[in-house]
Formats: sequence, C-alpha cells, structure tokens
Amino acid sequence: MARLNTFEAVVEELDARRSFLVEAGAGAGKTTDLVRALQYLLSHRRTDLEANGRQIACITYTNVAKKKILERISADPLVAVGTIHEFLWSVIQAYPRELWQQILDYNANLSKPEDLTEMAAPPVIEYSDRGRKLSEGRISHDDVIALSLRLVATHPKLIRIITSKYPVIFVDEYQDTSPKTIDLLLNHLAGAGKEPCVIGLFGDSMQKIYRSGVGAVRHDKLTPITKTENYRCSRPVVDVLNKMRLELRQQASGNQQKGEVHLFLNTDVPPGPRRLDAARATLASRDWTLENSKYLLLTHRGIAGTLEYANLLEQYRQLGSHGPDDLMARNEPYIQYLTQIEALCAAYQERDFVELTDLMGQGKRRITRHTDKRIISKAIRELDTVRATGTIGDVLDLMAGSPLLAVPGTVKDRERRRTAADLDERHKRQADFSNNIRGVSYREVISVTRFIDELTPFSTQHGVKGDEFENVVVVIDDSVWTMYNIGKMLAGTDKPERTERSRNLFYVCCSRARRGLAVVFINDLPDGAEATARDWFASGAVHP
Ligand SMILES: Nc1ncnc2c1ncn2[C@@H]1O[C@H](COP(=O)(O)OP(=O)(O)OP(=O)(O)O)[C@@H](O)[C@H]1O
Repeated sequence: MARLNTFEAVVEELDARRSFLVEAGAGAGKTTDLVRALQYLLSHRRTDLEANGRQIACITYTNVAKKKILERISADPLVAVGTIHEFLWSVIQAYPRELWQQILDYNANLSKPEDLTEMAAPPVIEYSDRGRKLSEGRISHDDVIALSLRLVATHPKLIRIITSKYPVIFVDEYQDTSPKTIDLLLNHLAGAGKEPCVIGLFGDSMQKIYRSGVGAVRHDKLTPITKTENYRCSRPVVDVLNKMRLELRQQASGNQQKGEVHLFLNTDVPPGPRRLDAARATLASRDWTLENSKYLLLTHRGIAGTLEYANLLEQYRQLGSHGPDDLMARNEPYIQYLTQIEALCAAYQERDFVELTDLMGQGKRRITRHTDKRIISKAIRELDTVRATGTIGDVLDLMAGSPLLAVPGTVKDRERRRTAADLDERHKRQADFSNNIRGVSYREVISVTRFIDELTPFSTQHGVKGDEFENVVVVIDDSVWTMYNIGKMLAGTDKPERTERSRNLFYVCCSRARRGLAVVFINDLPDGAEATARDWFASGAVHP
C-alpha cells in the first residue's frame, strides 16, 4: 500500500478517534495540515457539532498563527481558536464553587500563601493578565493551568463535560506547551468521553525557544506522524537547516524559488553596528531591500544607540545581568505597564476599538457610552502629547489620574516605595531604578516597544514563529544576552541547556526564509565557532 501523506494519515487518526502527534521540521506544512484537518472536520462533522453545541478547540500561541488559522477557516464559529488559557478558562469559570475550593488548597501550597481565612464569602473569580491576588479572586496565567489540572483530577465529571463540548482538541506549536498542559491533555482528556476525545499535536521539538515549553513529547496514546518535506525554504536554505540538524534531513519540495545564503563575519570592519552596515551594503547590491527582507535582531546593545533606547536599556542593565532580557521579554512591572500603554495608543491610532476596549477592560474600565468615547479621545490626545515630548515619569504621572488604564498594583507599590525611607538593600535598588527610569525620555519606550514587537522573535504577541518572509537577515550580537549565545553554541563550549535554546532560536530564525538567508555576526566569534559556521553555510557565500 502506498505511504499515506501527512494529511491522509491525520484523517485516518481522526476517523478512528485516536490521538496523534505531527512532528516535522520547519516549513514542512504542519500548520497547513492542521488547517486542512479543521476543514475536513468542518465538512464531515458539521451536523453533529451544530446539533450538540460542540466545537473543535484549536490552541495557538501567537496572534500571527491565530489570525492565519481563522482566515483560512473563514472564522467558522464551530472552531474555538485561542490560547490554552482562554480555552481552559472558558471551561472552568463555570464552576466557581469547585474552583474556590481548589484555590484554597492551592494557596496553602504556594511558597507565599495569602491569608484567605478571614474572608466572609468567596470572591468573584477572574483570570487576569495583571497577576495573582487570590483574596480579590484574581488568578494568573499559570494558575489557570494548575487549577484546571487540579479540577479535572478531583472532578471526573468535568472531563466528561470538556470532552463532550470539545471532541477534538488541536495544539499548534505543541513544543511550547507547558508540561502541566500536556499532562492535562494526554493523561486526562485524550481518549476520554463517549466518543473518545482526540488530541492532535502539531509542532517541532526543535522549535522550542521558551524555557517553559515541554519540547519533545512521547506518549503511548499518540500515533506519531512525521514528514521530511520543506515546502517553504529554497534549496540552499534547506542545506543550512540540514547541517544544523543532522538527525532530520529535509528535502526542498514544491516550487521554491532559487535561493541564496550568506554568512557575514566582516572581520575587516570594527565590531559593532558597522559590521551590519557593511552587510547591508552587500545585500543591497543584490537587491535585498527593506521591503523584501525581514531583519531578526538577536542583539540589542550595539544597535540600541541607533534605535534610540540606549538609556532605558542602561537602566535595566543596572538591575543585574537578567535586566536586558527582562526588558525584552517584558518581564518587569514597569515595562509591562508601559507596553500596555503603547498597545492602547496603537489600538486607538488604528481605530481598533475592540482591542481598545479589551485593553481597557484589563483595567476594569469599559467603553459604554458616547460620552465615554469623548473622554477617552481627550485622554489619549493628552497622553500623545506627553509621550512625544515628556519623560517616562511625566507619562506615569499623567496615567495615575487618567481614565484609560488602571495602574497595576505592582507598579503602584514601586511608585510608593520610591520616596520611602529605611528600605532594605533590595528595595533600595528597586527605588533607585524607579527614580532613574522616570528621568528617561518616553520616546525610548516607543522605540523599544517597536523593536520588541516588530524586530525580535521574542515577543509572544508578534513572534516570527510560524511566519515566513522572502529574505531573512539574522543579526547576532552575543555580548548582552544571558538566555542565548549563538557563538558559544557554534563553538560547542556552552552549557547544554543554553546550547539547545540557542540552537533552537537560531533554527527558528533561519528557517523563516523563503528565498534568501543572511546571518550577520556583529562581534568577533569565539574560538572554534567559525569553523562550524562555515560548515553550516557551505551552501552559500562566506564574507570573511
Ligand atoms: N503540501 C504543500 N504543497 C505546497 N506548499 C505547501 C504545502 N504545505 C505547506 N506549503 C507551504 O509551505 C509553507 C510552510 O507551511 P507551514 O507554515 O504550514 O509549515 P510549518 O510546518 O507549520 O512551518 P514552521 O514549523 O516552520 O512554522 C507555506 O508557505 C505553505 O503555504
């Protein structure tokens, strides 16, 4: 019998109601297969889904993927596309009593439990991006998953309810799913219910770039489906990917364009941004333009000056070696809040009132009446003026009395402590940081958020994962990151965990290229790295 193609193999599993895992390299068409599987289910099971109020759940991690999937299924309401948190929350919020019982028990096991004993009645529970405050009924992202797992473990009825509402659950980019979620999906939901619930995982263990992801998954309930095609990348790019990943040999399949690959070391130019300028000049002479090329910057210090957020970055460096990473990952209260302010202004500028209401809803203020709209327009106009000319402190002061967004508790705490006396050393350092960033021009926040959103693969909102571009230029400066070090990875001298993270990130970036790939190192490589880099880029031009 002829070997089934991936889609046919997936259909066979769906019809037999068995769970499966599609594992394949970059550009193999996993997302395409996922969409085709959704279309198949919509055409073959529509009557059943509609008659019984059921939906297919499709879990994604990035907005790019969510938009792409929704577009391709014409936003059919029989498919619930969203994050794992949205999906789980939509289920567990219907059980507030049981949830509160679990919260009490969960709280007792936390390293810093809250005192919930004095509460007269359980609060209304809400799931929020603003972090956990159990006494006010607020649970965080991570809590949603942990509590869901506890709920299904203690209330088997809930498993029946979930599996009957969602007879099929797909996960795109499964490698970024947390181990707890995988536990929930495979050990509790897969195969459960009258019509066994099917879990379909689609992804690539080597594209795991977040620390919290599960990576490779093997489970006896999953039928493995693998493929070795690469429909996206040109042949020379596939050659680079195959060098990076000896255990998976991909073939360039389909009608790819002829491609080109470049490795820029440019050691005759002083280290720093000038090496990038030199590479850009060479690429420009080969018709690589800003329109047909995407720059992925695995760097920020060297280029920060030209991108105009050097002072802000410097303040985060003062916080310690993780400071710059925290800034980029928005893993610090001020930058989290400032990013929200930026998102709000962007939504207003784009007249995206759904997004605007959503963002304001996080601050518990909703747009309801016409007069509210006038108040909001006025507040945003005032904010825009201060954003353009003021400091971060000016914007924070304005926002403290603004109807736009509630100031998060974490930022309020830090603002309060700024002027407090008798602080211990840690809080004193925090207070210095708060006072110092207040003095930085707010324009640097605008620059840094644009940089995070558009030019780096780190943002979960706009990450490049799952995306593809005609030409990709990967710019590497290892001198600041603590999470990744591409040079040491190439030299084989880094710790195994960071080597894996760096290799995966590099693989994800390089594999976004349809036609051309250029990798630019703006600093000297460590000993031993160049030979590997040259070997990997043997299919292209090396610019020494
Ligand atoms: N069977 C196919 N024939 C031709 N082109 C295809 C096929 N499947 C996918 N493609 C094209 O190949 C490219 C990559 O597909 P897709 O994004 O689905 O891959 P992926 O495996 O999800 O990639 P990644 O994991 O790298 O994000 C897309 O441009 C898609 O349109």
